[in-house]
Amino acid sequence: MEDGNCDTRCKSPILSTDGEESNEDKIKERCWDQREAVLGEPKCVICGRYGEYICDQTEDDICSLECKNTLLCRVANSQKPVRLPPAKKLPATDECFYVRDSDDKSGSLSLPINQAELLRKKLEIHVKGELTAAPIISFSSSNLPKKLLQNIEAAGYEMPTPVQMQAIPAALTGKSLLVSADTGSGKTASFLVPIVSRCASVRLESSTNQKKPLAIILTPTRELCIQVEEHAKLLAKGLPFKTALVVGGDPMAGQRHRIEGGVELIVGTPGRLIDLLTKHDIELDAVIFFVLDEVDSMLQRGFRDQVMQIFRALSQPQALMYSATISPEVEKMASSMAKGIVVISVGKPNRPSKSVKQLAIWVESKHKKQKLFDILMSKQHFMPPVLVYVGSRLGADLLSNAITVTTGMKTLSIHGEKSMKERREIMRSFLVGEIPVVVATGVLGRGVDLLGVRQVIVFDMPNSIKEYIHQIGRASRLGDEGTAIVFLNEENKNMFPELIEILKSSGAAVPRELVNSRYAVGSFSVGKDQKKRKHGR
Ligand SMILES: Nc1ncnc2c1ncn2[C@@H]1O[C@H](COP(=O)(O)OP(=O)(O)OP(=O)(O)O)[C@@H](O)[C@H]1O
Repeated sequence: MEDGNCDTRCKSPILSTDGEESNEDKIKERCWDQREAVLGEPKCVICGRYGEYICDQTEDDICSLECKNTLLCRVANSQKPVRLPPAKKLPATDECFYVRDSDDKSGSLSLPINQAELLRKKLEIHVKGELTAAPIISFSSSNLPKKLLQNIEAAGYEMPTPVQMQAIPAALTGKSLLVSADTGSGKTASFLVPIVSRCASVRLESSTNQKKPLAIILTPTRELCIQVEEHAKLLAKGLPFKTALVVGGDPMAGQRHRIEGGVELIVGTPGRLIDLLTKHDIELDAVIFFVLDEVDSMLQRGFRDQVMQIFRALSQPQALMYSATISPEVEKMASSMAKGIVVISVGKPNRPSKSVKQLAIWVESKHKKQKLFDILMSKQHFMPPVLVYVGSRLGADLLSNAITVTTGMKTLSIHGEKSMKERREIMRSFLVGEIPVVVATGVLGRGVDLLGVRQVIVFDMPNSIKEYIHQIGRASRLGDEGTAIVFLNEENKNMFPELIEILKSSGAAVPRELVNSRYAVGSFSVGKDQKKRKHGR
């Protein structure tokens, strides 16, 4: 549906704010023309009456033109900064970026084999498995729909990032992929671009009116689902490509209604999608793409059974699996899910982004709060907006209150016990700069693109080094420099060997207490100091 129109999910085909569309007489003009919603029906996001229509620009449920206008005003006034980021310039440091394209028979442009190899080597792109697709050096070399190219340009993406260079053409060949690349390196668009391109083409070529979902993207958190869906909408603007967000906390009736009205993409968390599948008849037999974002987290115990249940309901879709951290075990599981999977990795796997400067500080537990207050009140060290990670929901609430009381700064907490509405509002005010500090649990640990955040404080070390890599990754997007301050003490002893390895390989200083700890021994990359200690025994 084009801009300015409002798509309806049931009866009235078009709703327009300017009233020029032919079916305008069927559309409720004013909010009070609309009836109240009965149980299970979608509700207008503005007034709560029956949400008979879907707003084409925000994809929200609305009851009338009046509420659409109110909604669009609100979006214009408040939500702009939460949308996709402005253009980010990629560092054009490599002469390979300027290698000229050459034509191939398919209409897309690809590099000759030797140049493709050279480019992969220079950008540290590693490919395992059978893959004919060479990396692309511009989005226009991939034979994408014109509208999609315009949307990519409008998002400010001048050239593909290394992971996009290889993953986009690879996904377009129909291969299943397991992809790993640094946090903040543009992985999301590297699966969304091929999905939007392919699904829009399928719809345009289809002769039926049936609009069963063509792609499913699963992520571990609601926040990440919301962002991925927003990103998809932006890339798909003006194309026959509708999305449905399927996450807990939002009413299920509206989500079901939306899917039944016809969508191309479902973005969701596994639990809610299973709820929908088991309670209602949602047909997934047309799904051609199955994406697991943050695949290592999605295939962990807790999620794995639900993910597999959904996967089994599909008929052998192309699987695209992504994360900044991938273990051999995940690789094995991924390979068993899809035949002929191609493994693409960019840079060194399971490493923190080089753009995040890590500052590890040894602080005893009882002094952690004071240390945090000192940092937040220091002109030199405090770089808002700041994200503080803690280990529990209660801890998040208590610490955010303590920060407000001690420093006078408005601080909020975000965790899984808060309602979707609250979480959305906190995210919005954090990203527009209304709140300088947010204290979060792991719900904000992975995948979320926190524009403007350049400082992360890991107050409580997470349970695994992988989660740590994801958490500190929030401090940098696409090569912008960020800082992660990490509090450590003997309570984190289980992670000392890995942590020393990570800090050393990133060029970060290792606190003396950590090096000298008896729990540091066993590090798989034993440093000189530790070797001496070992021999000295
Ligand atoms: N080609 C591009 N040019 C400029 N900006 C881009 C490009 N591709 C993506 N971006 C922007 O880079 C930022 C990081 O991208 P994204 O969130 O997809 O990273 P990611 O690799 O998924 O990170 P994480 O592992 O933390 O989830 C986003 O703000 C995105 O809009």
